[in-house]
Amino acid sequence: MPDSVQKVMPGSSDAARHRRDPVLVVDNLVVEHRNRTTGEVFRAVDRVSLRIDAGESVAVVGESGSGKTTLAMAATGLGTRGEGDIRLLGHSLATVSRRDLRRLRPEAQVVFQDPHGSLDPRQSVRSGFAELRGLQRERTSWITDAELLARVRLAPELLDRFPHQLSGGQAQRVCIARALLMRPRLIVADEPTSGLDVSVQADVLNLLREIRATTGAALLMISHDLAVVRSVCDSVHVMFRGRVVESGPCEKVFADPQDDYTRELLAAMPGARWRARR
Ligand SMILES: Nc1ncnc2c1ncn2[C@@H]1O[C@H](COP(=O)(O)OP(=O)(O)OP(=O)(O)O)[C@@H](O)[C@H]1O
Repeated sequence: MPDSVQKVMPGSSDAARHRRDPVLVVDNLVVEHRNRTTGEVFRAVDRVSLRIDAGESVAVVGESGSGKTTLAMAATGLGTRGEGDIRLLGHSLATVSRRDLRRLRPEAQVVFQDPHGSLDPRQSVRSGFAELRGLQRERTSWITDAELLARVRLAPELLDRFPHQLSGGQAQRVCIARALLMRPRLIVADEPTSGLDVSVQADVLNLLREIRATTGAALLMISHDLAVVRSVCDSVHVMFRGRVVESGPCEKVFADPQDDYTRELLAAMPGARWRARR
């Protein structure tokens, strides 16, 4: 196994050792889709570059349709790959061997917006974990099911529940636990709280923050909610029509936006209120 794909035990000193290694480097990525109505091809992601180091928390914000999810899926090798270079833990997704790709895949885990839609309705929490363990025996042997649930602040009794017996917040915690089981070096959270009651949104964000701190995993947060981004991320890329129009530390971009679109976004988004509170 290449050095860069070696294991990092959550909470271990390895987490600190890997800080500042690039986990994900996206260079000049272009992803095209075909418009379903007109049939025209358009650039959903247009020459986007970004880098996420170990332990870093980076946000991609923009209004609906700006290309955030397409970028995240391409960057983790799950969606249309497109053109340009994507390096996950130093391996170019364009040239990596199938064998190394199989080893790399678990290193990037995605948590989606709709937790119930992400879980198999016919599987209990326990059997869902068992299926993942069957796919990656060595990788997942570091923790028991009950300990895993404890990491996401869920009681062990929930192991025998089915998705429809879980609240939205509990289901999202199960999704996060499933990601955590793989000991990923990168967690992509695509609008992880958008589908949840306001009362549990903060808990889920706290959990993501905690996981990042204890495991050293990098976090790529996709969101349209600036308040969410502000509470979790160090830096932000603002996307507009497939392009990154502004990037920088959250504090700087939100307090002193340079791009007109960023300014509009700040004015239109509920999270913009935070500027007034400062
Ligand atoms: N598989 C696909 N085929 C065709 N068009 C697509 C496909 N996936 C996304 N699109 C289109 O590409 C554009 C970017 O979509 P994307 O989902 O990446 O944006 P987004 O910023 O994540 O938006 P949202 O927050 O609504 O998910 C949109 O116009 C969308 O309709």
